[in-house]
Amino acid sequence: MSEGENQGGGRDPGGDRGSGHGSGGGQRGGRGSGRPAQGRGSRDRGRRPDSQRTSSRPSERNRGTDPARRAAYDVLRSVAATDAYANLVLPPVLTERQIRGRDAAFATELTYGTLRMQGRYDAIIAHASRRDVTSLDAEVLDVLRLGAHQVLGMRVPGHAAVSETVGLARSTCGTGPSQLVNAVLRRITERPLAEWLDLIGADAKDETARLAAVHSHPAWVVRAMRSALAQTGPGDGDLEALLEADNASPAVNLVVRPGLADPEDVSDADPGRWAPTALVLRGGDPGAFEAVRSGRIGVQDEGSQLVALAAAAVPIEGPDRTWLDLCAGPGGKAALSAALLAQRAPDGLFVANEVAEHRARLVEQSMSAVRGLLPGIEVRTGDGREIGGTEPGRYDRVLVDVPCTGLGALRRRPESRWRRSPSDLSALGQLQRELLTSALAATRPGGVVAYVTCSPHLAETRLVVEDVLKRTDGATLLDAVEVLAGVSAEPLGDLDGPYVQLWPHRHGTDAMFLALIRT
Ligand SMILES: C[S@@+](CC[C@H](N)C(=O)[O-])C[C@H]1O[C@@H](n2cnc3c(N)ncnc32)[C@H](O)[C@@H]1O
Repeated sequence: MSEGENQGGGRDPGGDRGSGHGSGGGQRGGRGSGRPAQGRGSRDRGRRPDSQRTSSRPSERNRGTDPARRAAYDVLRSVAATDAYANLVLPPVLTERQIRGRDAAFATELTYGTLRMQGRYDAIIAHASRRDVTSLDAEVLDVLRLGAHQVLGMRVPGHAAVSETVGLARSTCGTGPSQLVNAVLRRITERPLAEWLDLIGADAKDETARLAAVHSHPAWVVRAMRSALAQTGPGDGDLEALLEADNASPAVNLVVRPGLADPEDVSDADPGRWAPTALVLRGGDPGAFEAVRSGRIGVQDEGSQLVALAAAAVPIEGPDRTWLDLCAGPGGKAALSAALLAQRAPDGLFVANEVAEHRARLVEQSMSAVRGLLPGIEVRTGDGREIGGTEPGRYDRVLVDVPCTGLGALRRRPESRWRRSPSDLSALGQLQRELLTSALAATRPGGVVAYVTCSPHLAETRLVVEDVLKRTDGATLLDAVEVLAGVSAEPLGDLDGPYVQLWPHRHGTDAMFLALIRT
């Protein structure tokens, strides 16, 4: 998972839209007709989903659709249909349709908030419509989710949210579905969020299902988070706080790449709490700063900075000038690590390897400013699993930041939690083991490997490390907590080694995992 790609682009500006988006232009299909969809809803039950779409004249369909809501709807459809990332699809849609300022902020919050909270809204929609959401046409369900988020997650007045969303339903799905939308949304406006959460909590069959519905996470993710928290000193008592933290938009963190910039190069930012390289932007667009545009300062989660700093800080005997980043794309940690190597050995070699060509190009871009400090940077495209065999014992330090489910960075990609499934874990687990094995083989005796994931799932963290270490002679686990204490500006507290596991709700970082291994 790349914080470089996710941060900033995935931020929710939030905002009280009041009636700015709630008045005028809405379809009035529901007005004066009581709860027209109730009758229709019962007739719809048992129909095939596509029967929910009814035809109406195009002129009638497009009348009065609010552009910001329409943009959010189109992005949701695109995300569902093409597996696209919302933070990549939305900006061009806003630009093409000339949606700017408060309207763009509204569309952004509506899109990201709806995607992130769709599990909660589906449970509410199911209760309010008295039907399983899987029986709804996907387009109708997306419109209902958008309406639910306006009513329960933004401060759009109920009448405006209903009328505008019914207008959207009419223009995208047709008249019949718009009546269903009208009825369901009216029911949703009848209760405040807290009451809905009690109701969906009471509907849940067990505590995991309750947490999943109330905090909008897949149940298997709730279970995985509970197991991972249980392995930490404070235990899993703060599971709900973690799930809530996943639902908040993270502040934009910046990394001041050592030797390339100073914190003063960015106004409007505060120092990070832990990493001496970190800044927290108070607001605005990081791209507004020349130092960010030129790559002297990067956008990077503070947790990612901490693990890269710790990987560089482990004392090693003998030469310390040949470093490898085995899975470098898009290059955030590689750029920080290479800047650190430049300070230690300006004639050193930093190899940044990445399997995907397009991501290797991103690595090249991330590293461009660092090249001035460290001429010996080599960006390669290749399978990291082969490097242990082709270059055994060549490197003093190896960072292996493995591909993972990204469950530690759910704050950044609103749709990602719904994309993953437990079945991803076995394929990833195999790849993670092979990459770590290769990293260990590529490291010289006495060197160090840093195994990193942005997932706290035990199957991607300690189980991988313990499994590989069992099969590797001469490799020893180091106390990563102790090493981290030496680089963090403040004690991180409640971490018990040998592994480092950071958490959004405890540390305000992504849930990065770090194991340090001496070869
Ligand atoms: C978690 S990301 C790395 C993030 C990166 N360290 C950073 O801080 O920007 C994992 C990367 O591993 C790459 N990858 C996946 N399989 C790989 C393989 N077999 N060899 C090398 N890289 C691989 C993915 O394309 C992805 O870019």
